[in-house]
Amino acid sequence: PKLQQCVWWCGCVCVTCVYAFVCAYLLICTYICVCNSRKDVITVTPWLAPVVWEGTFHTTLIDAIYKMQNITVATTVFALGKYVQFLKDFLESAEKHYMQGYRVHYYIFTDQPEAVPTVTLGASRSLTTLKIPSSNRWQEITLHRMERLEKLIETQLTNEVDYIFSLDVDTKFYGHWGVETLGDIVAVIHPGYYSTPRDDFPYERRSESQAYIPYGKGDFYYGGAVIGGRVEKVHKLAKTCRMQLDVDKANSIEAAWQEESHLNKYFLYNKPTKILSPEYLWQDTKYITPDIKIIRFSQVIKNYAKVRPNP
Ligand SMILES: CC(=O)N[C@H]1[C@@H](OP(=O)(O)OP(=O)(O)OC[C@H]2O[C@@H](n3ccc(=O)[nH]c3=O)[C@H](O)[C@@H]2O)O[C@H](CO)[C@H](O)[C@@H]1O
Ligand SMILES: [Mn+2]
Repeated sequence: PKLQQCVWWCGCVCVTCVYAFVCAYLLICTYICVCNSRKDVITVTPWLAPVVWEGTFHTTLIDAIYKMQNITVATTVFALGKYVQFLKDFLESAEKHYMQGYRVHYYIFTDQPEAVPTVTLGASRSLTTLKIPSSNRWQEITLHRMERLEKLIETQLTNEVDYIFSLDVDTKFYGHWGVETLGDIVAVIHPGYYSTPRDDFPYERRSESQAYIPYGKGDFYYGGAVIGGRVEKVHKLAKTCRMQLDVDKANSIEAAWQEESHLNKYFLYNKPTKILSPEYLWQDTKYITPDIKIIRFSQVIKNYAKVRPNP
């Protein structure tokens, strides 16, 4: 009874105390810090960009911020040649997990509009199919994504949408992907290299290429399968990479990992303002390490020889 009385009196003192709001504020701060604690992974870069991991953000709180802004998120995917087979799973899983509750406009670039599956879309979600020619080299297909992205933003998206994501189609969503991913210019850490020493990153190492990154330089190895951000920032990225790709083409050099190499070069000098952890780009074939608490988006298993037009 003595202890109960003591707690009761302390409670009364706290409620009436002039410092009660200070205590409450400190309690909330402690709560937020505990919620945000991930000591096992990097959660902020040296240039102060957050790295988004499970356990570092509060979904309800972030939703409350973005819901007031009435945003539209354009989402582009390329499905050329045999890659049209990936569209169904991509779209169906996106409708379950991707930007739920927000206005999303998918733009599907394909050479076979008739092969785009009919997927029931949620409220405020729409899809536009854009017919483009395919190529008999897969490298050409990935290389041209920057140019298409640049032109799409110029002709249709400026003043129409707020954010854009360009995503690989040979993928599936397995978990929540929401507005915590939004930022000015957003990159994803490639799942194959998140614990690789910098000098082993597969950057382009030939100085003749515009994508050249010397040894000793670089922050992360970013995946080409996810590029995002505000439309005007993504436009600048796509345009710059397209121009660099043009220079390489004129010099008959193709970077080690095509547009992904140019993307990594761009991000070296134009740092991403938000970085997504490999939870946002995993590979179905990959062994899951203890720091990966959830897989949100992942590359599906594919037989390269069967789906690509050339080896
Ligand atoms: C995980 C990751 O970051 N993946 C990147 C990686 O290999 P990937 O093996 O992921 O490349 P990929 O074969 O998936 O090609 C990238 C994308 O191009 C499209 N596509 C490709 C071939 C084709 O015949 N039809 C077609 O539509 C499709 O949208 C596909 O998702 O390196 C590529 C370099 O060029 C891209 O940067 C990919 O984004
Ligand atoms: Mn892919």
